[in-house]
Amino acid sequence: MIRAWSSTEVVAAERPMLDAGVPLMEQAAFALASHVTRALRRAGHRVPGSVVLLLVGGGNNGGDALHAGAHLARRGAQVHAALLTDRAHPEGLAAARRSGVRVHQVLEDGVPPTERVLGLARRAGVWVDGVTGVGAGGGLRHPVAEVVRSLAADRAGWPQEPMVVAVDVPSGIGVDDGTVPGPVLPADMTVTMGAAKPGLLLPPAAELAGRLEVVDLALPLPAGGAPAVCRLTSADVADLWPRPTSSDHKYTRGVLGVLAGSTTFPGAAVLSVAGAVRTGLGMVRYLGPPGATTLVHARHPEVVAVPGRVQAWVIGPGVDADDPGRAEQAQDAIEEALAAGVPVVLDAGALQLLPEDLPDSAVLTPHAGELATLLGSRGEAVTRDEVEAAPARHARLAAELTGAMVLLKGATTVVAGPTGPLYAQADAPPWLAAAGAGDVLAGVLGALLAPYGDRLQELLDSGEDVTAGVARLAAAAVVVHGEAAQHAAGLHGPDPGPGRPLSAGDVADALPTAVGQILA
Ligand SMILES: NC(=O)C1=CN([C@@H]2O[C@H](COP(=O)(O)OP(=O)(O)OC[C@H]3O[C@@H](n4cnc5c(N)ncnc54)[C@H](O)[C@@H]3O)[C@@H](O)[C@H]2O)[C@@H](O)CC1
Ligand SMILES: Nc1ncnc2c1ncn2[C@@H]1O[C@H](COP(=O)(O)OP(=O)(O)O)[C@@H](O)[C@H]1O
Ligand SMILES: [K+]
Repeated sequence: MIRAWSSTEVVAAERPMLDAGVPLMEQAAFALASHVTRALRRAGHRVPGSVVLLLVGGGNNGGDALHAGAHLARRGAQVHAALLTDRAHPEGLAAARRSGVRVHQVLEDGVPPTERVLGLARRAGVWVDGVTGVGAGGGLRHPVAEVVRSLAADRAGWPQEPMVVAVDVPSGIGVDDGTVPGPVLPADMTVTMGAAKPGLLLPPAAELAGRLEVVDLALPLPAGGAPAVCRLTSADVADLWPRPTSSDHKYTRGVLGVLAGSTTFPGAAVLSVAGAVRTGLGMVRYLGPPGATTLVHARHPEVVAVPGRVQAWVIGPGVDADDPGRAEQAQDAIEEALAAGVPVVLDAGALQLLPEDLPDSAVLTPHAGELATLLGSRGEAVTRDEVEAAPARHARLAAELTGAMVLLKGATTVVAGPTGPLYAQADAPPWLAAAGAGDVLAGVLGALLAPYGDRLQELLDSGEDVTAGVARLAAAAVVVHGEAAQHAAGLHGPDPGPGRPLSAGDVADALPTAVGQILA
């Protein structure tokens, strides 16, 4: 699991080490130089002869860059430092000068800093972004903002080179909330110090961080709290997967009720059932109109289309909330699920039929547009664009307002409960942005929750942290769904290339392969 800690936590954890004289900056800078060296080699280059430009701000982030530049210069690189400040880290600057780094005070020579930096930048194969790190907030200010904006525009014109390496974080991101309040130079790699920061995992900033390398500084985390954001790996998913044993039968493996599909959207029923069945569970009970039931049976004859006991519910994919009969049926099912205390996934149409208060064993699965509508219905008027600009904050707000777990879908999917760490998963290729993919995800999540359904009340009674468990299962469903999309898009195996188009059905069909590979 990748754990991200807030900047406050990281700084608090560093303090006792710095007081004890641990040379954290030297360690950080050495690791940074090593990561740049390795990245150059991966790209088929050598350090001797490479031209590196350090973009240096006035704090310790610039200090990291200057010390790393000194290492790279000693290893034979031609290193230039563009000082975007008149107060560059003194020891870092001295070390850089001693090692032959050529220092350019770009704010003071009469030429506009943007032109001066672009002139240096265009001769370099590596840009090291040491402008700001965890000490800055609120977006980059003038004149640094203009410099970074022009560098980003210049970089966009050259897809391969230069390689951009961010020190700790891409300068200018919202370090703790993942927002992008102003210009940011997108990185190919971020070398982060001590622990990941929330903005490196949360959208939209996470999409500017590139490959993430965490430098272990043996910080005493948690200094005062829990990680702010977590990201599950396949190994974490394997650990929590409900593997069947010889003593299991279909009822112990979990029975999932699926209330999905309508005359208008019968396909959603097939896709959500497919997501569940192909993830693996004891049984699916399907409730829907006759046409949709026929379609479901044609693809999944094992599905039982009569009501009965279930351990979890998926309600809403393809349900038309404006159809009074169907809306009433969905509302009854929601009430029944909540009264029985079983987990329930509320997707699509069901998001318009929510009761006032929900438990955190209910998982809402909106995309950004649906979340904006949901928040509007709870008195928080926001647009889809506003949700997309700050997904973590809005997912958390919706969890607080409803009491439920909120799984906000997107290129990076965020899971937020009313309390506890957020999860941010970026497992899926953009090919997954296809109609019906969300229906499949609802089924996957239902299948993962069903085996725990009967034990939920027991766990609650025993004081177990159910929120944490449900959040982790929701994140695990996103991992599996994303992995299945990777398989469906042909992105597994050596040298996978750009991938290929997929349909939601292809994603469901790839689920057994994805699960098998995760468990292997
Ligand atoms: N404390 C330590 O010894 C360590 C610090 N580390 C590095 O130090 C960084 C934190 O250093 P600092 O606390 O000095 O802070 P930063 O270097 O992150 O930021 C402070 C600098 O940015 C400028 N600044 C602040 N807000 C700005 C804005 N909106 N626009 C433009 N400039 C802005 C300030 O004037 C100041 O020059 C970490 O991100 C990490 O890279 C690492 O070396 C690990 C050890
Ligand atoms: N750019 C993207 N990259 C990767 N995954 C994406 C991207 N955009 C959307 N997704 C994923 O695709 C799925 C789309 O779901 P959703 O919007 O609910 O579609 P539908 O309602 O048609 O099923 C979600 O799992 C979402 O996380
Ligand atoms: K930086």
